[in-house]
Amino acid sequence: MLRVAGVGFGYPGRQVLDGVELSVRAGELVALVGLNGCGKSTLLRLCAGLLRPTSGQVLLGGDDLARLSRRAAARRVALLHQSAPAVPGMTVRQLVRQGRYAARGPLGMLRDGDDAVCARALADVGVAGWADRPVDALSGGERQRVRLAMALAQDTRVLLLDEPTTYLDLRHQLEVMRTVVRLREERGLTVLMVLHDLGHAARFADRIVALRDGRVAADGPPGRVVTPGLLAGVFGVAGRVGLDPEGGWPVCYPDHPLPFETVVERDLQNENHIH
Ligand SMILES: Nc1ncnc2c1ncn2[C@@H]1O[C@H](COP(=O)(O)OP(=O)(O)OP(=O)(O)O)[C@@H](O)[C@H]1O
Repeated sequence: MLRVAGVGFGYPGRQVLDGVELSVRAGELVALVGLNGCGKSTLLRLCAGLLRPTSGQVLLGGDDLARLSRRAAARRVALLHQSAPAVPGMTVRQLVRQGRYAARGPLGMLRDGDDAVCARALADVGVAGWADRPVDALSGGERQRVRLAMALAQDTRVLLLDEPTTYLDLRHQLEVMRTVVRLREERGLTVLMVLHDLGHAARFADRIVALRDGRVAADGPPGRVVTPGLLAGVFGVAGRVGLDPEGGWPVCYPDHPLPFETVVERDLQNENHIH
């Protein structure tokens, strides 16, 4: 469904990604992890067609994203960005309606059914009664859920989520993760999500992809990828990994940061379970 083929990208004066290979199959939920600044958000923006790769291709259902207009891409893939400022005075309904822009008619008019899609998106994240609330009067966590509704209102088969649990309390983190899992199951969505919480990634994702030094350092099911080698080699942290006694997914017990030299010299290629 989504294929990142040998993608390279840099901002002026800073190369960020180099030969990234990654595939997400239809209906799969993949977590993208890695240190701050390693290029996760950049990769999501490339997958949404908001940035163009300097080398390689992003393919969506076999089509090169670079050949699609912004609007055509937005009908097929939705991106929940990291926090964006709210427009003063805008209501939740108005914000979520913005998710429908790609589906609008030639004059930018909402079409029949758009309001129903927006209402469903609000209900999906459990905030059906919030339509008339001003966005700038919401807390950070409330705003995050509304922005997830805006992405869902695009009604695409592919959903890219950049740290969707940021700002959320423990309960709402779980609710958002469970909502994503449910939508994937009910609607067959294909999901690529950046997560800082390795616990969520290990529990909810089918596959974890770890970025390091602009490349994919590990890619596989949580039980194979989440190892002390991943903690050390990708996150620069010494720690243990156990298994949840009931669910069977990996659970990390990070202990202390490692000296930087240990991390950069680590050869992930030769460590078990990491390629
Ligand atoms: N618009 C930009 N112009 C120049 N450099 C940028 C820009 N956006 C990001 N960068 C740089 O590119 C690198 C990758 O940024 P990116 O936001 O993709 O990282 P990330 O892995 O998502 O980080 P985080 O976990 O902190 O959100 C960083 O070094 C960042 O400073």
